[in-house]
Amino acid sequence: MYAQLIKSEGMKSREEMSQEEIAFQERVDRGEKIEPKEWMPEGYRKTLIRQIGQHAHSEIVGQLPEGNWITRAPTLERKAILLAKVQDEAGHGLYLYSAAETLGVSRDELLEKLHSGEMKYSSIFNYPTLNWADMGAVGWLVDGAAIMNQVPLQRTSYGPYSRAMIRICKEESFHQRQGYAVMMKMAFGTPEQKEMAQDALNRFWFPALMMFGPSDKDSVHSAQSMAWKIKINTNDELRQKFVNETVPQAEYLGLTIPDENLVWNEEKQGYDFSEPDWSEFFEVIKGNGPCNRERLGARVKAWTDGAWFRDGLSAYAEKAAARRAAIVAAE
Ligand SMILES: CC(C)(COP(=O)(O)OP(=O)(O)OC[C@H]1O[C@@H](n2cnc3c(N)ncnc32)[C@H](O)[C@@H]1OP(=O)(O)O)[C@@H](O)C(=O)NCCC(=O)NCCSC(=O)Cc1ccccc1
Repeated sequence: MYAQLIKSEGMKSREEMSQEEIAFQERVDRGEKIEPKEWMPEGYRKTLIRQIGQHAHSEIVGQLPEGNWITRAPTLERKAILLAKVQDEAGHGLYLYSAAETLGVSRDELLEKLHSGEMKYSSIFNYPTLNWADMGAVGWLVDGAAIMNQVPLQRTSYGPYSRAMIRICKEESFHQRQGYAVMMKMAFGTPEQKEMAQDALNRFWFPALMMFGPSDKDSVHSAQSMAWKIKINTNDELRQKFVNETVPQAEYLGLTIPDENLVWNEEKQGYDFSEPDWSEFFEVIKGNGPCNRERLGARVKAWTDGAWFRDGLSAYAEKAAARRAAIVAAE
């Protein structure tokens, strides 16, 4: 186990495991995929439902900050690209809800838990998108961080999740590039445009670093999730990788990362950087970020407003089933 990681609650040593649990762990250790109908420890199932469910919620809530700019995109081309990107995020959410459903939870249950605040979604989507440069920063940094986290998840031990990640990562990488393309346009544009790009970077840098989760010494789930290969890397490992890859991209744009302590460390072959403000992070995930209420309010409203449509679909499905049953009975 990584020196920094704390023991997850309920995590068993090999001596404490049942024969079934040992056999399961050995399958995971060999790199075998676990499939829906196979035996799995209850904790493994619950952890997957939590992580995949929260991931799905993030994709769905994550449409809101960018959806906000579709009607105000500066050109028709940018509008079409942004529309396609936001639509992709909806697809990712639905894909991930389906993966979660294979674990015996219904989509309605997951949504109920999102709406009641019992389940989380990524902290990043509780920050506002104030101007067009933010669309660049979201694509570049938010999708960039999402990919850094999700590429290793293609090798996660649960089959449906790992397969979902393969397609999602392909699309996320297009999203990251479109964000960087917006940043290039802004950073190489007029002085005012460059200023907007710098301002967006200033506001999104630390929230993007928070996407990887708390530091390893505070990450309650990492030890168990890594043993089960639900997670492949620690939060700090991925954050470091993200910083190492993103700094040269900012340099190319001629923008400054808003961190006075950012410096290349020859010995570790990576950058030293300031920790995000963890008290802000914990406030945001408790529901007290700048846009938490607005985001959740928008989701609950969409769910309530859509009730008539869901009712209509169910009524149609029931009538169709009754008609089919009547035809079978008459034959
Ligand atoms: C790394 C982590 C997020 C957290 O590690 P874990 O081992 O699970 O937890 P750990 O013990 O380290 O933390 C303790 C507690 O803190 C919670 N927490 C931690 N960090 C956050 C956070 N940032 N935000 C909110 N909560 C967070 C955590 O749930 C736990 O609380 P709980 O006990 O559940 O109540 C992991 O779940 C993961 O890899 N998930 C899959 C990837 C995924 O979900 N990606 C989403 C972005 S997708 C995207 O952006 C695409 C897109 C782009 C653009 C536009 C639209 C869409």
